Amino acid sequence: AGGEWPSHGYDDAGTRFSPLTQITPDNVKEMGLVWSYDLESTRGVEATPIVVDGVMYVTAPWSIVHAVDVRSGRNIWTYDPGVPREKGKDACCDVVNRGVAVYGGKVFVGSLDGRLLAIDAKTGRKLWEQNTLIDSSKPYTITGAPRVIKGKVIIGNGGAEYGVRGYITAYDTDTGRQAWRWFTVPGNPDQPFEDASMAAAAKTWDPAGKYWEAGGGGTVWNSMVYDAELDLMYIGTGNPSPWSHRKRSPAGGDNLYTASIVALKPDTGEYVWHYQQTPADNWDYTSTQDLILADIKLEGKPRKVILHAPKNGFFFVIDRTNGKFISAQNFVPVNWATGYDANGRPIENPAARDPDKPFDATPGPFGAHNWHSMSYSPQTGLAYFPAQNVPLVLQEDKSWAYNKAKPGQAMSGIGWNLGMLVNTRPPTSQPFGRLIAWDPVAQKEVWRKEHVSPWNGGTLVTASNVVFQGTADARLMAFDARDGKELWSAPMGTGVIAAPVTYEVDGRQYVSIAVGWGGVYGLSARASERRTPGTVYTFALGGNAKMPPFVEYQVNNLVSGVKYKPDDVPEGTALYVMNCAFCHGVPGVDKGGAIPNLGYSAATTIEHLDRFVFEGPFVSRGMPDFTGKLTPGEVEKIKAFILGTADAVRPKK
Ligand SMILES: O=C(O)c1cc(C(=O)O)c2c(n1)C(=O)C(=O)c1cc(C(=O)O)[nH]c1-2
Ligand SMILES: [Ca+2]
Repeated sequence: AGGEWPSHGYDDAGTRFSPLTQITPDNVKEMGLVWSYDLESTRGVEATPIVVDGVMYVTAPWSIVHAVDVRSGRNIWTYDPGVPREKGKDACCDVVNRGVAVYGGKVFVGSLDGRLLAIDAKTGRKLWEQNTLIDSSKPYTITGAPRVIKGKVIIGNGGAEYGVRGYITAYDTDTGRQAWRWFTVPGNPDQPFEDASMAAAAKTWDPAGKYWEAGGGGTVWNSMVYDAELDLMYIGTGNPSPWSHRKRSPAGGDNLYTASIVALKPDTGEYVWHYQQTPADNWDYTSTQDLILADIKLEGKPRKVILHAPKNGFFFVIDRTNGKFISAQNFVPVNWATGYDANGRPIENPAARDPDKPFDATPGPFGAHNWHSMSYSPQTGLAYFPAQNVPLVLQEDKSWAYNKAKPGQAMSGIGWNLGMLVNTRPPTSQPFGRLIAWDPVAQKEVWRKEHVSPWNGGTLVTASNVVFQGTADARLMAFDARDGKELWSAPMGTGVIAAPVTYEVDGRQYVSIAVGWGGVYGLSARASERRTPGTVYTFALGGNAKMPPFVEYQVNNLVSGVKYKPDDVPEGTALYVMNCAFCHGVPGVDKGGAIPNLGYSAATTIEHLDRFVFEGPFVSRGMPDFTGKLTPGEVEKIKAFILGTADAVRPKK
């Protein structure tokens, strides 16, 4: 009855709708801090805290689990699975973790290096551990929260920007023994298929593309929900690998089951149905965004549906009994498709796949909505989620061939393997970030709140009609769920990307949020001047604890005073874009988020850049070692680009 926050999406349906009503639109302004808890981290914090029996289980970057007494905010135990920091290079989008599952006295966490661990909820001692990877030499990660369904703990993985094959696996919660595994895309068609669903999927891929070499993708890195009545579990699958459709499946084909919602039997992992939202994806339009199961009335009839706002910019209503498409409507401006036909296929804009021209994709690969949690209130009938535009230009990389590990080519030193080039010219669309309240019956926006930048946190909605959301510009905010009226806000120590939770202990309703700027956008960009280490803040009515001190970004000058050859800049640009830009951003243009912007480095750092690039001191913090991937001569050219760009943006005296 709302006393706990028992699972990732609050309930099996993933609604993030709390029945608690102590905090209301009228009194929410009386909320104050009760306690804060230091997660001792500097990278993105994406966890939804789980609260069971007066204890909060929350994860920090590098898959570290903290157990916290919710009455006092004091540490009970901390468990560090000891992820080798070199593994950071295999995480496309920061060394994040979205949280744990708690069941039967055990805490389950997926570690960034692909293990699933069961920890004793009382003592913090490890009970069992399983390597979930089919091949530990492949750049798989786990960033998502596991989910327990009928005594099995289920976990997928990430890695489709690098070239891996997606799957999910179920393990017995007591013993850790594997119960089943379902692959999302077919393997090598010369080998026997694992099951009938793989044989069917293989018909939608062109073997001439040797898709199994780059893995095929379809990683299940975020959403899982469960309908006990239908006894079906639902997952969202990720983008295909590589991104370029022409490269992975030259003769065409939808490439099942990528960018899809799939229904499985939770006892066996048997495939039941799928609905593919982005057939033949070419833009990293994953469907791993939060799925929510809702019972709504359509044309007067009660329907069991799935609500979903995936990266591709359309809000979907799907019949969850059979996977049939009901409706889709764009929730942001979209240019890759004009809509969906009656069969649930997108009506595409041909320019979106032009192999010869750059395409200003809206949404871009960051998605119109990424992993940031959505909530749904059966009372208002509205879904609440952060929508955005992060401008990016995509262009097919004609020279791409799988695993051509040549610096400066599409296989970058950071291991990305896209078959696509990014920002071959500057994007023209405008960035934005907003909170949207969406009516899935009418398929239209009911209210919105514009935020200062993209990459805002997930949402929670309560039975007293309060929506809570953290923002990129470092606030926790409350809105009236009915009309979006802004009710309250509190400053946070840094940009917020995770979702808040609420629970009741000893008759008092609390709201907690885990804060730490990062994730894929937050690596290089920022929307606030604060960069306080990862922290959990807990609020309640009448709370009067003092906020811990906030930490600001250091203000550095643009780098100067290091010699370089201007002739090296063009080649250095290409090398920088392939190897450095994704984490470090554009020197002197971006300001640096969770990771420093090199345009503001000390002169000695850039002068001796090779010392940081080859077996450098930051490998222990997740910086890749580029030995064998870049040559010293190439590092000189990268230096020229950093210094040349700093010179170009430096205000003239
Ligand atoms: O294709 C994949 O396997 C995969 C994995 C992940 C991940 O595990 O975090 C992300 C993405 N893709 C992705 O496309 C994406 O935009 C993204 C953002 C984030 C994040 O945590 O901020 N992760 C991921
Ligand atoms: Ca992806």
